[in-house]
Amino acid sequence: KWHRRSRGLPLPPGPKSWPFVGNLPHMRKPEPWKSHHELCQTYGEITYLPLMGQSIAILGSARVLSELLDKRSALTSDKLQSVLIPLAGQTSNFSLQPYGPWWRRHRRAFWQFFFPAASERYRSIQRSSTQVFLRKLLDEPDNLVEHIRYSFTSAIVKILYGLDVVEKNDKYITMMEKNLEAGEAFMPGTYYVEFLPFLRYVPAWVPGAGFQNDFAAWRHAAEWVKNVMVGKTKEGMVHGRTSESVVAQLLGRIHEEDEDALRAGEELEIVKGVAFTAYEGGADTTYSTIQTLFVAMTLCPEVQKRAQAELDAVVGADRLPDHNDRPDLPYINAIVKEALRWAPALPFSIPHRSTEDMEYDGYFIPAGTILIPNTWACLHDPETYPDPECFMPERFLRDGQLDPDVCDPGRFAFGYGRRVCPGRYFADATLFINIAMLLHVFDITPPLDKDGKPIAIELKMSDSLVSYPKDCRCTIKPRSERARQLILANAPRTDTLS
Ligand code: HEM
Repeated sequence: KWHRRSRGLPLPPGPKSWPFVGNLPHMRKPEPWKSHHELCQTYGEITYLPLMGQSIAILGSARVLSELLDKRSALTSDKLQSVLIPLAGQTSNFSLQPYGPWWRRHRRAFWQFFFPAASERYRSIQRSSTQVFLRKLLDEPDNLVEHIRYSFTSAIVKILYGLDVVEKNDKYITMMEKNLEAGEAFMPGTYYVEFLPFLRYVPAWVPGAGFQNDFAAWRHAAEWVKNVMVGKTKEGMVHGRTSESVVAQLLGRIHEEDEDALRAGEELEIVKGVAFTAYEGGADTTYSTIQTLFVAMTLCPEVQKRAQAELDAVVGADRLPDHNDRPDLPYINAIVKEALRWAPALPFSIPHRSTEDMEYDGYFIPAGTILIPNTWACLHDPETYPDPECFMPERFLRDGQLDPDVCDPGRFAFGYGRRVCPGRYFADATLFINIAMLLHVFDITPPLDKDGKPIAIELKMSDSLVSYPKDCRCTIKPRSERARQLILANAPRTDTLS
């Protein structure tokens, strides 16, 4: 039967499996995208890595990614239905749903609010949440990571649910953060229950089954975020406070269009799923990319100086930059691209799954194979991006303008084929306004030790599915008294944020 399916073609090459654990050791290495890249250099751009009965292929070059995930996306847009999804409470997250009508209904609903022109509607919220971010950095520069989290969360919660997040210990933030932690479970190989699903029935008190407590807490947070937040939007709609939000508009359409109760029930689930996924899809990715920016600025003072010179010339000292300045700020645009490239937030994207047997380059790829795109490897390919380890926005410029001949990192960083990130236009605008405003008013330099000497920071990324810099300590100071005044004049006081 196998011979009939494969028509005698071999599986792609790959390392020998270990008895019982298969290729698990390859999955559990630090920064595994680097070791996967080495495997592809040894075995080829598509490397086969079966693991405990699951067929897995690493896609290690731009060519193979384009051939399999873009050109054949009708066959490669599915996602693995891992036991981790219900365990972690993530069934409503449509980025993990199987390719089919249910996923398509979510994606269509999402896209109506995030296609390029629709994304522009959120600029004023993006701007004001960034202004608050600047103010928080001015007041408490040591809490950088918390402020980044607050900045994105407050913007997206306002856009999605119409609700105001007042402070960092707000219940919305606490529950949403807990829910986001579930992402840790999805790095292939982190939890054995992923490959040995019967382990989900082992009670938490059994030694070694402590993972059950993690999953229970994540399920609780996910349910809260999914249901309570939509409930709050409904309450606000009565007084017209939340009516402009994505959720309110989607809820409005249910009543207008659906008299059939079953269909209306499904539509309500879709509204909840869309909002839930939009927050999850954007929160950690944006958080990671902004942290990367801070690391890059501490390491590359000359990049920061050049960016500030551009901002001074185009925007001037009397106002903050705006989205409308974008066409006149090529260097800032190049920094956005370089931040996405240098340390991609999703180095393995979100792996896809094939739904039919396929042949590629003389190899057989069985239906049901997990396709792991090595996004990091494509963004660090020296042929496309010379000196890939250097943070060098200049690589995207020619004669002072963006060079259309250099491959846009968004081509890889935002995923592939029919599952490509539908929030990418919104994300790009968020990154631009944050980066432009930050560099306009702050100097970002290395952190200092207790003797006042600079501490050398190295870029080391976490091994989670959404990866972020492990250390982004830095010193953040206003560039001048004028810059300090600009922050104060443009941000509401933190006690009047709502
Ligand atoms: C720097 C920021 C971001 C990066 C790097 C990023 C990257 C990605 C990637 C790699 C995927 C998986 C694509 C695939 O499966 O091939 C994805 C999916 C997704 N992203 Fe983003 N994203 C970002 C921001 C956002 C934002 C701000 C939103 C929401 C407003 C968002 C919403 C989504 C959604 C809904 C999906 C699921 C798409 C589907 O499965 O159909 N993302 N993103």
